[in-house]
Amino acid sequence: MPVTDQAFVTLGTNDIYCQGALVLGKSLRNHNTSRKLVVLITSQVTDRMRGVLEKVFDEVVQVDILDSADSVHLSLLKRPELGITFTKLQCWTLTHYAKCIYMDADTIVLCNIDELFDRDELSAAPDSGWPDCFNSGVFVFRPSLETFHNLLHHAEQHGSFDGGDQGLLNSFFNNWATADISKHLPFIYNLSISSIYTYTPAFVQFGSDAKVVHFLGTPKPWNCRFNPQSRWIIEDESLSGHQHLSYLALWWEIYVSDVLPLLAEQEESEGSESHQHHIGRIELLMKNENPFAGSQETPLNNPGDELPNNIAEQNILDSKGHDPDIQFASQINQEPVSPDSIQTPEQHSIANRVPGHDLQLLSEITCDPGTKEDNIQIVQLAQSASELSIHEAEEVARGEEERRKWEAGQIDYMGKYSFANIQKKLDRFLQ
Ligand SMILES: O=c1ccn([C@@H]2O[C@H](COP(=O)(O)OP(=O)(O)O[C@H]3O[C@H](CO)[C@@H](O)[C@H](O)[C@H]3O)[C@@H](O)[C@H]2O)c(=O)[nH]1
Ligand SMILES: [Mn+2]
Repeated sequence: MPVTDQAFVTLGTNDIYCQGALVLGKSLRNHNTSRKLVVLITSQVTDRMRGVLEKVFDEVVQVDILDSADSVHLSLLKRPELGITFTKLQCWTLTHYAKCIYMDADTIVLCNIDELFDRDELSAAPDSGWPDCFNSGVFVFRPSLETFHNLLHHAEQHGSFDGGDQGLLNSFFNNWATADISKHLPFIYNLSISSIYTYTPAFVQFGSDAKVVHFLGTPKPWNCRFNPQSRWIIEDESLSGHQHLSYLALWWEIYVSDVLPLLAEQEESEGSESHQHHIGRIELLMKNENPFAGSQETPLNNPGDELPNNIAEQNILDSKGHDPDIQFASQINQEPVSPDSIQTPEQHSIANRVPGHDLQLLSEITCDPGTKEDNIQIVQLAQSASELSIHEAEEVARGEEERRKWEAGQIDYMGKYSFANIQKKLDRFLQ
């Protein structure tokens, strides 16, 4: 039976974090939650992204960024870096719900966790860095304007010992560690991926019981590159030594199968006038090399072999669908372009081939969002790519400006296109 006075709540202050919120929302839906889903957003979130959020969440609630613009809480002015995560506190204003569970946009659920609604405020799991503190990425709370104002007052008086909401919430609910053991959520309700490598044996022993994965710290899943063919994360320096790649791959699986179709659908329903809006950017790279030969994609072996079976099985590598003849890179963005403009591999290789290498770096195809077929094509294209990555919308604008300059012969040979940078890029692709 649906429960209407309880909700899962998350926060996305911009389109990039909203992609995380969408994946979380879909993971909750996929595991048949009976509770409402709410996302808090700010005015920075584009209308187009709001449209997509509305397809997944029961409520999309716009809140203010708690920062210098908040005249009532001017003391926060001195700590502008607190603004964004303090925005989270506004979850206490959702007083039309009796009880809620807040979850960061960088979390996903692996199963139904509705039983958490049996707990009371403030229930949370220990932080892996300092277990006498709770992690504020997942917590049970009771919306109340009184609590909200007390929290703001506390922030004005004491600030936050870590500069974010977690420090503030821990000093506000300061008896969490000792008062009531039922408010200590088991760690499996907020498995921070860092604990996988700080205490691997415990992860091997208990990891298969995990219910919520939290991509705490960096990199976030949307900063990673994913190969939908191998269903695996493409590693770079920032990931070296990371042992949680199967969870990152799982995030991307949900993104490709459940979120990408919604993004494409939204483009279709809005038509081409709305192209000033961005939903981030989806960048697809296709290379004609074997996706595994010489790449840093690490199959599930050391220490992936140790990952819980339920996760490992979802990421068995195969090269199904890989076409060695395809050699072009593509990028889907907000530009309206007809399918006719999709360049053939030959055209691409002439325009973009790196001399001496059977590989080209990046070029662009865009799809006309006007018809259903084209949008199906966007999703199919993404699924058949060898690399997906998400970038900030500003980068698109910057990229367009760069392309204009490039075409006008004003090439930044001293900066971005310096020999050292090009070599770095080549090394990344060729190793
Ligand atoms: O630009 C931003 C930054 C954050 N968020 C939201 O705020 C959450 C917290 O930020 P996150 O980047 O996930 O922080 P963590 O890496 O998880 O770091 C820790 O420290 C943060 C600050 O105290 C706490 O908010 C987190 O819960 C805690 O896990 C995100 O998940 C989003 O929901 C945004 O919407 N936009
Ligand atoms: Mn987080």
